[in-house]
Amino acid sequence: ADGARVVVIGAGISGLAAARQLADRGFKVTVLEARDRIGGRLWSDRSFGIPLDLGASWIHGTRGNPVAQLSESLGQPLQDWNYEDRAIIDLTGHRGRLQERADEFLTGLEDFASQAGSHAATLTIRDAVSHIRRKRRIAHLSDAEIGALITNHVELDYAADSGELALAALGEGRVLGGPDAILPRGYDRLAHGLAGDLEVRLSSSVDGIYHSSNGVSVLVNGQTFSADYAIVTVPLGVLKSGRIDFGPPLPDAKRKAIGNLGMGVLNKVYLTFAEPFWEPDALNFIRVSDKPRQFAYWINLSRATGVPVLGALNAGSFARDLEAMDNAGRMAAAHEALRTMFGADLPVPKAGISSAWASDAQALGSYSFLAPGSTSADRLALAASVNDRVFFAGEATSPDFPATVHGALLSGRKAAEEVQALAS
Ligand SMILES: Cc1cc2nc3c(=O)[nH]c(=O)nc-3n(C[C@H](O)[C@H](O)[C@H](O)COP(=O)(O)OP(=O)(O)OC[C@H]3O[C@@H](n4cnc5c(N)ncnc54)[C@H](O)[C@@H]3O)c2cc1C
Repeated sequence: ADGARVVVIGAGISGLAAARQLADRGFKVTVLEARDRIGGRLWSDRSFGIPLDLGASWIHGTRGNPVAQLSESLGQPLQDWNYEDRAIIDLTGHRGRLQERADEFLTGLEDFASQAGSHAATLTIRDAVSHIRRKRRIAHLSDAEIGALITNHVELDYAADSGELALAALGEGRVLGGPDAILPRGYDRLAHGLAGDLEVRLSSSVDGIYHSSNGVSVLVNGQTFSADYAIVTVPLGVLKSGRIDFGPPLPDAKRKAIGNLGMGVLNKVYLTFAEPFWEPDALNFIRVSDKPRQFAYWINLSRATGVPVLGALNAGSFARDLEAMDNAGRMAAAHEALRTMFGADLPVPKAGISSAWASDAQALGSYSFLAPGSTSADRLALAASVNDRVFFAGEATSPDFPATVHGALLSGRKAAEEVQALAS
């Protein structure tokens, strides 16, 4: 590589994967990271003495998954996660029906999506649900049941309300086989393992990226940093905010893609207790209620951490509503939801923590989704390099595995390969 100099913007998994690969091949690599920590949307909080992941928790599909391979090479153990291992707590009086209905509902939705053809890009998932309800395909399901199915099978996956999601979001990307798994020692171990001895400058928020035929200048903390190539891995939310100045301005196709794609919100609230009051072996709890978006899905991390701890996942508009509260307010709301599930006389939690990804200035959301009018062509436009100087990576650039850790990791490696190809 003749010691070509590369600046990587962002020390999330995509930026670190790109930096690692280039450094290993003899490039001079500097990573500029705005936060005072690495990992980005891999963020394991240890304030209660156990790792609790406020960003990603799961490796989705461990078979052939580069994230599972990385975990293994770093000696990080995995724990399989079985979503079928669950208890459904139906507060609407139809105990046990939901399970049987899920397949019907999802098949109905998928059939409709495949018939919709090109309309799948402009219709929302909410439109599709009302359509199949009108056609009586799922007429026997109650509003609460449909709400629970949409939240648990769609909204929590894509981090957006069904009315924000293009129907095409359902079929986007590829799914890897094998069980899902969590990293009981914390997902951030992968970021630290990749970073190793890389030069990472923390608290270095990039304000401008300028390129010419000679190279790239990056404006950071009022100073200019020069390199031959830049790899930009900041989240889609940050690109949407326009906070980073690009000179020359980004090409139209890329600006359109940034506008078209949606940035979703998924937030977590964890509560720890002195003793478990739930079935200690059930991994997942589903709450079916007349407020289907609120606290519909809980995970039990007692087995993984050895501490009685439950976590709630909320997506879309309700995840945003929670961000308007402080941590104590979120804990109180979560505790109230648990009281509806496990009884009014629950012990108070010992402690709680929560995420607020939409208001996090270095993320401005959780992960990307296909909004009506966007297609995976937008992801390719986002991934495209500019004048062979400025390269792009990150989960939102991955048409195969958007919104995932492995998609981000692979996009970083791909950007590194593009730089290598030019410099060789
Ligand atoms: C709550 C939540 C749950 C999730 N669950 C899962 C899951 O279970 N499984 C899964 O596969 N995926 C999950 N994801 C998605 C996954 O976490 C992301 O796809 C992946 O971590 C993104 O990596 P990245 O490198 O693209 O971005 P990031 O990790 O966001 O890295 C980008 C980096 O850029 C930095 N940055 C931003 N602005 C600037 C600037 N101006 N200057 C310098 N640096 C800047 C940021 O601080 C950040 O460190 C989840 C995400 C969230 C938020």
